[in-house]
Amino acid sequence: MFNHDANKQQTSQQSPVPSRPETPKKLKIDSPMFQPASPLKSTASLARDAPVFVPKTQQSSMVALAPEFKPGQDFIGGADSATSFAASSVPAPEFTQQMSQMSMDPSQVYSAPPDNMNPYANPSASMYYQPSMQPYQPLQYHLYAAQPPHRSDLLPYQRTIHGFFLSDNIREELQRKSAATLQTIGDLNLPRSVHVYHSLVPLDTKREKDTRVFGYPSWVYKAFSGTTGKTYALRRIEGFRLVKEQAIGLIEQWRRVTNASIVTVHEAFTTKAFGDNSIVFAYDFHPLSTTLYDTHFGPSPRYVAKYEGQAAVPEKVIWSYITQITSALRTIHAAGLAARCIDPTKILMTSKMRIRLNCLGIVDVLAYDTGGTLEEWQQDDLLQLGRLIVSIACGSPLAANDFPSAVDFISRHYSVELKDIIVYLISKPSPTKTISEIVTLIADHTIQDFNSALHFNDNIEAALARELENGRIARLLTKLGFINERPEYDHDPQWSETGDRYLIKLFRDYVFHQVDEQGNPVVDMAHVLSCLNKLDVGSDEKVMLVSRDEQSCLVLSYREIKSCIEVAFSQLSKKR
Ligand SMILES: Nc1ncnc2c1ncn2[C@@H]1O[C@H](COP(=O)(O)OP(=O)(O)OP(=O)(O)O)[C@@H](O)[C@H]1O
Repeated sequence: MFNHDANKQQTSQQSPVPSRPETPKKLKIDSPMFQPASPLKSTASLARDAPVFVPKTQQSSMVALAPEFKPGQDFIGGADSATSFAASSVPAPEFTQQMSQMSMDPSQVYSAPPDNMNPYANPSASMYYQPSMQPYQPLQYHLYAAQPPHRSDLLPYQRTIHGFFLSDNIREELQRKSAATLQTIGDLNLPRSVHVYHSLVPLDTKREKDTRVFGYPSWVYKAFSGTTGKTYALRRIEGFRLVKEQAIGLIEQWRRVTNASIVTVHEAFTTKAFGDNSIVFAYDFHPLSTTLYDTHFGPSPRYVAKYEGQAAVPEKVIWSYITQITSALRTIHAAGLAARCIDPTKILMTSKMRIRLNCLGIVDVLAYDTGGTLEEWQQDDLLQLGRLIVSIACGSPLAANDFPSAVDFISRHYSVELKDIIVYLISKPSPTKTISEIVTLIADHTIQDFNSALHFNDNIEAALARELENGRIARLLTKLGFINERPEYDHDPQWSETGDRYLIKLFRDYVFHQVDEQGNPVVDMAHVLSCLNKLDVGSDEKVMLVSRDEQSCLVLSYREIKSCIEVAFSQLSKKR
């Protein structure tokens, strides 16, 4: 037992555990702040002279010396009297006692939400998504501090705090996307559910409906599926009466078409839920996407020409579009289908420079009986791709209607290769014109685009790796949270305050609760991360832990603290 019996002072030399100074000074409210004469020397000498603490789990002989370490009662550590910390008569915190009086049962403190609150556990739980009548509150993005300007005066081993975490831009984009995915509104004019979908949110804000593409007005809603719990984009074609059932069966074929540049369709069904005859197509939902039309021809286009008559869109962007659409068409044509819907309003822009063909399969169903052959439709896909590229390059959705002027503009502002591919796509269909030929013709640019995609992938992977590190730290903090200040374990209200757990508590104080000479809290993120990283690897570096009443201190290695945490955590996780 560690005993502070003053009579044992003289025998302290034989004892592996030195005792505290003979006449501890009382700490009064007006006592001057304790300032070690030479903090560096004292800390170093403490670490050097201190008998190494071995957790009781590691060395059974120590168990006899330190079976239970009680705060406010005992003293461990090698501080000599000159460097010992100010003794205090302030009683140990009464936290333990209060907690034991409350005799809290951990199961009462936290109870898991019932299964029916989890849409994935219980697919019919649409109550989880009850539309809120409150106005939508955007996230507080300004709470994420922006990246500071580049600091060239950093030494190679120094890092800013931003170096540890996902970049603010990616974080904000992901946050926005997740908020858009989970958004609900209480639109009373919409049905509560359509087929297995519920919590509909309209996505198209235009009032006037364009019937140019499908021949019918169409509406887009975001909705949750009660079956899978996932989010989908429902495209409703208003006023369409399905005559032949086989038509809707074509969607089965489209379901199997997967390509990174198309929006995958999942199912189609007819419904009267909107008060009319509608057919609805369920597609993958890509949050915060816009259309190619909005990006290039909308009220605030992304690319604006510097001077009148100049080309606005960089050629690299156009080649990237050609590459992505060609890739999509190659998959579609290989599956024995045709897109039949290459229109800037039906191409989604899901992130910067990432486009996907949208609404695939709809024309096949709506125009089931109207004639035409697969070859004709596939040739038309190539023609429409040519027209699309012309309109984007010339900056006008109608540019392809005056083809000679458009080609003249393109030859003056873009490369010969781009002009040639456009002329090839728009020229009269010939039996040899296939998507595979386009693939060969654009190979050089595809390689460049592929290289950019790989670079982007590398950046995303690097960003992910940073979060991976944070995940490691989060797991460590979770373990500490399970242990620290646990009100009771195995009928022992003192569990988290005694033995190894007391050391863990002191370590938590060391990491989070330090104060500087003026008594101000030290809120140094780098200190926290450095401590937790050393703890995670179990470094041999020593750390000095001081009890809250400043009467005792311990010198331990991170490896020993890690072992204490592992033992305490395994106690908690073992089944009784
Ligand atoms: N699969 C999807 N995932 C996410 N959002 C989508 C999806 N499909 C469409 N949208 C959103 O719906 C909006 C409207 O799409 P829509 O195809 O109706 O475009 P539009 O320009 O309104 O065309 P139209 O004039 O034919 O209605 C798009 O801007 C896009 O933001």
